[in-house]
Amino acid sequence: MNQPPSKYIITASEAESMARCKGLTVPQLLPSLVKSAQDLARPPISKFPVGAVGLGSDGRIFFGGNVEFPGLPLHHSIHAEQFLITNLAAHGGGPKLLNIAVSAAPCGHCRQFLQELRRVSETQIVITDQHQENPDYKPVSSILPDPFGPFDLLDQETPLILEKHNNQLFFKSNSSIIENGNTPNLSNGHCELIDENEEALKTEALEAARGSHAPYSGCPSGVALMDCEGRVYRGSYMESAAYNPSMMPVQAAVVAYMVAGGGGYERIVAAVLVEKDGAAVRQEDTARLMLKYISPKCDFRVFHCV
Ligand SMILES: O=c1ccn([C@H]2C[C@H](O)[C@@H](CO)O2)c(=O)[nH]1
Ligand SMILES: [Zn+2]
Repeated sequence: MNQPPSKYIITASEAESMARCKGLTVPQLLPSLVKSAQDLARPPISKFPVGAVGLGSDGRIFFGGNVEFPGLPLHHSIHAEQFLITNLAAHGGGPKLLNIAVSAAPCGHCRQFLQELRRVSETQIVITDQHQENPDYKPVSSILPDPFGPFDLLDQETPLILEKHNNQLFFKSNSSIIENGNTPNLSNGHCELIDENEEALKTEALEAARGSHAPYSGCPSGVALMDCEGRVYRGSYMESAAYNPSMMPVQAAVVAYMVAGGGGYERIVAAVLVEKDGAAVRQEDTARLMLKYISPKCDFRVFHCV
């Protein structure tokens, strides 16, 4: 893959050499990167930037920052820790999150969301907003004793976040149902751009739905966004055993957009959502609302799968 370097991911070799230069191990290096993660946050409502930095078992370092959306209810916000996990999951950072350094104590929702990672109790966490040569890591189990988690509801074999999901989903045979959500009112030939790329957007959104983590509701979904240059970004829905801390697919796609250096949201000109027809849990209305606020001219289409 020939992608430009992202501000949200550090390669394993770069992480190793950064640590070596400072005479540190990679876990010891993480606290010194928390400030850079905070700088990636977009918190226009709270003005309280939170940064999270995690080491995946493949040796890469992943960043997350909190993201807030003016005009929308607060539950649409993305927490730094959720951003980090979405980034790690989307980029195949390995089956395990080894270490995590955060600028502020993780809230209850984030402690709960972390439970979707297998054996996260062993992940080592430190709360710090500054450089610490000997960070005081402690296991996640120490900040969430007596957890409620996936295995209260699922069997041990069910794949969790960071594990391979391959939901068997296909478009409905009658060429899918198309709904034009937001009114497309695009200039500069964006309508043509969307029509030209509709198949690619549909394919990406279906792949995102196939990779989504929805074992509790059985209602997988995925979103693909396209920017005004025709670049596509995908996001998979990720559920939490406790339901409310779940990561909605538009939010996950916004994370992918930011990680890829996507710029202002108004550059997002088209979005496709794929989900099951008549599902018990549906993303369509909330996805439409979210997109209307972040990029009012974005064309939104829904395709149903089975
Ligand atoms: O665990 C937490 C707690 C809070 N925040 C963010 C959410 C909101 O944007 C801001 C104020 O709560 O901080 C996080 O990112 N992680
Ligand atoms: Zn949180």
